[in-house]
Amino acid sequence: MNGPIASPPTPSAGFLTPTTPPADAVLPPRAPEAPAPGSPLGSHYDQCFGCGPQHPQGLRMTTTAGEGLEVFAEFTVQDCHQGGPGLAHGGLLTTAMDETLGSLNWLLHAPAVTGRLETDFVCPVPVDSVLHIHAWITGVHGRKIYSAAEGRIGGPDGPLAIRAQALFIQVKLEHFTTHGRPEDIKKVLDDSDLMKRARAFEVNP
Ligand SMILES: CCCCCCCC(=O)SCCNC(=O)CCNC(=O)[C@H](O)C(C)(C)COP(=O)(O)OP(=O)(O)OC[C@H]1O[C@@H](n2cnc3c(N)ncnc32)[C@H](O)[C@@H]1OP(=O)(O)O
Repeated sequence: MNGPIASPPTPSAGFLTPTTPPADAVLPPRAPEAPAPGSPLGSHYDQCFGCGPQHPQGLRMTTTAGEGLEVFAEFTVQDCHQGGPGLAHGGLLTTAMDETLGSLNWLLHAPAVTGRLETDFVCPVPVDSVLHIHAWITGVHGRKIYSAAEGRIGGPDGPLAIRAQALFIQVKLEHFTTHGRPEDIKKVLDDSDLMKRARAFEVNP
């Protein structure tokens, strides 16, 4: 007979996980180029499933810079986002959290990709709900950016539905040009507006 199975560590239970910043992580200042508090962040790529206005089935999320190292986003759950009848699919909720956590890149002015994302689903989210997501940086250690987020139903003080912790890793723009499908990379390179947006992020991590 098998023995008892230990519960997996979760952010909600306060366990240390790879998304917990180490003791010597820092909270850097906002980058001078970071969008002003209250300004909409716009889309980083018009075909992005999370924020792209041109993506036919995307989440079309809108995100706003907060005061410190934080952002606020909204995701309206639509019919096409169902998992159970009338309820949001958990994977799409995770995507919404990933997108919002990724938008913290704007505040540090450095491109970074998700290395690890941990999610707690606290309560079901009905279709037609607006999920209000608040994400913030919890620490930076070298190329590693630690962050956390909460999603609440109906308003910033609504019922807590989802919680996440993430580890993003700063990358050079070559990460995208080397690994992306060539025709999509070419489209970006050929579009001066998109290139301007990408260059705005260029750093040497
Ligand atoms: C505005 C933008 C919004 C964007 C929102 C959407 C964000 C996304 O969804 S991005 C897409 C999903 N993510 C990806 O495709 C990333 C795929 N993974 C990779 O490309 C690579 O594994 C990458 C870049 C994360 C790390 O590779 P690499 O640059 O070689 O770094 P590597 O040396 O392996 O790791 C760097 C450090 O991070 C740590 N690390 C990397 N991955 C993890 C992980 N999954 N868990 C824990 N630690 C990790 C390593 O242990 C290492 O730590 P240390 O410096 O202490 O030794």
